Amino acid sequence: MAIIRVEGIAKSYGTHQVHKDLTLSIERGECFTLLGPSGCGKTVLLRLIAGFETPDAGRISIDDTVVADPAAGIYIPPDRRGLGVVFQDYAVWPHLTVFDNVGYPLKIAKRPKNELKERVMESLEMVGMSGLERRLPSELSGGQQQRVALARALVANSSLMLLDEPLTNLDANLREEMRFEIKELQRRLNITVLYVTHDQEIALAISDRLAIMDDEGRIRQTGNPWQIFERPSDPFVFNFMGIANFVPVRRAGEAYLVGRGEQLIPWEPPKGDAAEWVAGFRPSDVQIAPQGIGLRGTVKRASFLGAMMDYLIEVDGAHLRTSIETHEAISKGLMFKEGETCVISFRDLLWFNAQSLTEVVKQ
Ligand SMILES: Nc1ncnc2c1ncn2[C@@H]1O[C@H](COP(=O)(O)OP(=O)(O)OP(=O)(O)O)[C@@H](O)[C@H]1O
Repeated sequence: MAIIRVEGIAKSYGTHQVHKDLTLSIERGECFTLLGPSGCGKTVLLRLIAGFETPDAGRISIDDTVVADPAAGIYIPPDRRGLGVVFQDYAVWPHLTVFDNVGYPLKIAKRPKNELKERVMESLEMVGMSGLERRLPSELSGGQQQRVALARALVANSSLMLLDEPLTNLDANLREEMRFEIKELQRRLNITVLYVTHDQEIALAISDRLAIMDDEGRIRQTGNPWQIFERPSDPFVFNFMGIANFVPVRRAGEAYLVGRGEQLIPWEPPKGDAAEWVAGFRPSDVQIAPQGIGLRGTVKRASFLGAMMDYLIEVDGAHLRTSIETHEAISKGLMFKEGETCVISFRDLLWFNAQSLTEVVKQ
């Protein structure tokens, strides 16, 4: 059952239209991520749901209550939407202790002192910060400060949390640790989390479902991490989720030929009616060999990246990135030099229609 429903939302700033007819629903108890390039409108959407912005058109409901609907004159302010919110720039207050930081929303809501104390202590325990309540933020690490912000969002006992890039200011190790903690917390407390990020790895790691937004603020695909990564709906999603190769393929009678050349691609498109296709694959989907069956190519660039060898291979005018573990390359005699010829085959290949690629190539 949906806990958040966004229906046909539009939002502009001056002449800049950020959202146009955007529809989305988030199910109770899931961790849902909005993932998209910088500036695509993720934060604006979160702020619309939280109530810090009002839509120009459309309707937003939380828990079956309409919280924003300009046509019907409905707008419910943030503090009455029952949400916990952690924004990227929603820093902890430096002059307040951990206790006072976390208790602030309850103080504003004029909750009785004993209830406030009990709930602050509970929230601090949830994020593993018990015993540090008298400290000032300056006496905490970055990760601990982030946990204070999380505890402050949790203190309202909300079953719905909105998190906007809460890990951006942390170093790589801490970011990795915290993303598992957030996921763990979400499961343990059985809360719904709407998470906003432009980091693909975080999104894949924590989400039950995610929506991929493009630069125009449109949702390109919604699905679980496996569907988004393995079954992207279009080249934009495929490209956004990691390094992607795209190769033009054209039909010649019953056969399909690669690039501008005459080599046959040993895979068939799903439906045989179009004359032009684009085959998409990741560097790790390519197998490379000195000879054998497959497409013949030339190694244009060989880069040693530590754990991986990265090769750029030209096949009939198309340039393809491939990668192979350095250990495997050494043990199987697959250390190629620039200028050498090779043969490539595919572990996996996706087919896209030829027109859908132009917008990705443009970028
Ligand atoms: N208050 C505002 N006034 C004018 N323009 C705004 C305002 N808030 C956001 N925008 C514009 O709306 C667009 C979307 O911004 P938003 O912050 O939602 O992007 P984002 O996807 O969250 O990006 P990032 O990942 O970099 O945080 C941007 O072009 C931004 O400049």
